[in-house]
Amino acid sequence: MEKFRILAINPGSTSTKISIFHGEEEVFTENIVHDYEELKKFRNVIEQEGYRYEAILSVLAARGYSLDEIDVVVARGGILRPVKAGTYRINDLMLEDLRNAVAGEHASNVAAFIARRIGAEKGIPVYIVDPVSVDEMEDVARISGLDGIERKSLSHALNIRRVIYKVSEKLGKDPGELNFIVAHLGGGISIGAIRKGQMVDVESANCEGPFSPERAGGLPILEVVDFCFSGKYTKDELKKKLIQEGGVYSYLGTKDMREVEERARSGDKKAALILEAMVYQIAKCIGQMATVLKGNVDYIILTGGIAKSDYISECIAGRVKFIAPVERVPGEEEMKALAEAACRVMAGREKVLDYGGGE
Ligand SMILES: Nc1ncnc2c1ncn2[C@@H]1O[C@H](COP(=O)(O)OP(=O)(O)OP(=O)(O)O)[C@@H](O)[C@H]1O
Ligand SMILES: CCCC(=O)O
Repeated sequence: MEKFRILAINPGSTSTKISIFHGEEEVFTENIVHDYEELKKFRNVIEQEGYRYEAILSVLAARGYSLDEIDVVVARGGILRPVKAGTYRINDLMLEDLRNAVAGEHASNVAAFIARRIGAEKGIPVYIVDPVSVDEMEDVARISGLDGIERKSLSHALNIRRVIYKVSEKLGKDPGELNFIVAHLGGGISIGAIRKGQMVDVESANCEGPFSPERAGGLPILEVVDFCFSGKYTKDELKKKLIQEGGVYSYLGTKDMREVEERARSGDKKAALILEAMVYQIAKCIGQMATVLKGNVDYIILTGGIAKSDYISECIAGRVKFIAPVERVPGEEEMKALAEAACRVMAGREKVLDYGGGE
């Protein structure tokens, strides 16, 4: 089987992760940490295309790689209009939607621009995979409780889908026959109910659900209204407060859960309470998702950076293991998920989808 050389690109708010894969074999991964002061000079994430592109070229050069050796570029998909899961060609409509942030701002919105630039320069195929806006929700899950506001499917879909396949493989089972609740526990948190391969409902701390290290999650709505009209904040400041400076950060001034755990262990009562509250809200949301699946849950999976913590994972498992066995996939496997999708597509094992502005 031909082994294609793959460049995978995954931008985060302050860094860009890149990997070179040779077929499904990882050659290297590097997390390029950007100078925050430099990033702040750009009005939005799309304007960072050139800056991040140059940073990628420098790292590749330092590693002895040139873009001439790459056969395919695959990037994390941003917040597009709702789409089904899969691998997409990067087309003009997609770039326009990302530029206009039609469905919201997210660091990964810039990925398609960088990939497309490299593709155009080198004449190689470029794709995005399982974007944040993968939407397989059932209609009943879309109703919010107020006409005019619809619940949205926004999640760490790339990693969630990858860990489902990984756990199913480990168990020697077909993911299409199992029901999962997956909690991606990172800087942001997404908790999804997956029925036989379809993510029928999901909550993300971007808009609702448990608070995360940096996001507020669901809040008492009338108090949010007062907050918005307090005159203290502009719209952008409010969004920043809820998405980048909310959650654990708003209480404790850190987004690092290792530090929070350490502080709690050393007797900091406030840190202990906030940590317990985050665990409580995560477990509560997992419980909600169990009702979505009518109790037919085969496995609960904890994944993301926070799932590296034995203590936090055990606290969550202690509250939810009565629902189903808890499996852990610490960290995230987004780069591997991107590379595997590129392999499937290049080998003709997966059909590439066209982004058409919604299903
Ligand atoms: N060993 C650990 N124990 C506890 N928390 C950890 C550990 N390692 C990382 N974390 C926490 O995980 C969080 C970051 O997770 P991760 O690296 O998955 O997030 P990210 O990539 O920045 O964001 P996202 O997952 O939302 O895309 C941080 O709060 C970090 O402190
Ligand atoms: C919007 C879901 C993904 C994230 O929180 O970053």
